[in-house]
Amino acid sequence: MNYPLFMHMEGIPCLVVGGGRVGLRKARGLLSAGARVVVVEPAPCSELIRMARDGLLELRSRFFEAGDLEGMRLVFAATHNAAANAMVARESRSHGIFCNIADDPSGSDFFLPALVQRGDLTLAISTGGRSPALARKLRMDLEACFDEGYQPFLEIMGRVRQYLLAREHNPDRHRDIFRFLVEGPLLSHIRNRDRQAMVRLLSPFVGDGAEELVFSVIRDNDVRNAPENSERHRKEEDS
Ligand SMILES: C[C@@]1(CC(=O)O)c2cc3[nH]c(cc4nc(cc5[nH]c(cc(n2)[C@H]1CCC(=O)O)[C@@](C)(CC(=O)O)[C@@H]5CCC(=O)O)C(CC(=O)O)=C4CCC(=O)O)c(CCC(=O)O)c3CC(=O)O
Ligand SMILES: NC(=O)C1=CN([C@@H]2O[C@H](COP(=O)(O)OP(=O)(O)OC[C@H]3O[C@@H](n4cnc5c(N)ncnc54)[C@H](O)[C@@H]3O)[C@@H](O)[C@H]2O)C=CC1
Repeated sequence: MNYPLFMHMEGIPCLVVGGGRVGLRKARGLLSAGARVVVVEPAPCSELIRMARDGLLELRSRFFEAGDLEGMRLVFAATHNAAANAMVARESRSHGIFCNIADDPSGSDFFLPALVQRGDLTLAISTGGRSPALARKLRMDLEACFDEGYQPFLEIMGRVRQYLLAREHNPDRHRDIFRFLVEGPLLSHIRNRDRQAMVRLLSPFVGDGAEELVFSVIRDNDVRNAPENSERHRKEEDS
């Protein structure tokens, strides 16, 4: 059995060898997690060149060399050449660096799940490498069930929890409150954008703080979802 984990990647140096369709997808995922990304690609596409020019990643426009591994913590061998991928993996391992091999699930040290991301809520789907197409399909199904409302929902739950834990240590009472709130109508109030109903629901637990809490979470969420700030949609991959 594989061991699933969520890793902090902020500032962690990662190497992607091969910047084709797959390498670019891996690089984008790493960037979303804040990693420091280096891509080695002898014939970079215009998107990669633009990302390098914008300072999002470092691009080495040539074939892989063993020296590229220096300082790296994770490596992605994503060329279309099985022998080159195997060589990158071998070199990585000899330096004690974990390597993902695009065309060799069983030879990889780790592989990636399909992801649904709603703020701090992450749903990760793995088929153990058996069927990435099924992982992608399940990801799309889950995206439809777990709509954008889950982001403010989780933010509110997190803030209520922080508030209550700062005030008293009472695990039994807290458990009842949190279960009531996750099973109750909070999510549907969020979906209906009914701020007054949210405030009424939360007031018994956070008192006068409810109004400020609800309004600030909804406002931050609106700013985040404004067209100029919203994340690039995964159109190309979903088409
Ligand atoms: C083992 C793994 C290693 C790794 O890359 O980490 C791996 C390996 C391989 N993928 C292949 C093919 C495809 N991969 C996708 C898509 C994704 N692949 C991802 C992960 C993984 N892919 C890991 C296992 C994950 C698991 O547990 O299932 C996702 C989830 C995450 C991501 O990459 O970020 C992302 C979905 C993102 C999303 O949409 O949400 C599609 C879908 C499509 O493009 O339509 C296809 C075509 C359809 C098909 O083949 O099913 C091939 C064959 C290549 C060939 O045929 O030559 C291999 C190699 C092999 O199996 O030998
Ligand atoms: N893991 C996954 O999610 C998936 C894996 N694959 C597999 O991944 C591999 C790559 O697929 P694509 O990105 O679609 O191929 P692609 O042909 O678009 O990209 C491969 C890139 O690697 C570069 N390259 C070749 N040799 C290199 C070297 N020695 N050093 C650095 N760069 C080098 C090429 O210039 C090319 O741009 C294939 O083996 C494919 O079967 C395919 C689909 C999904």
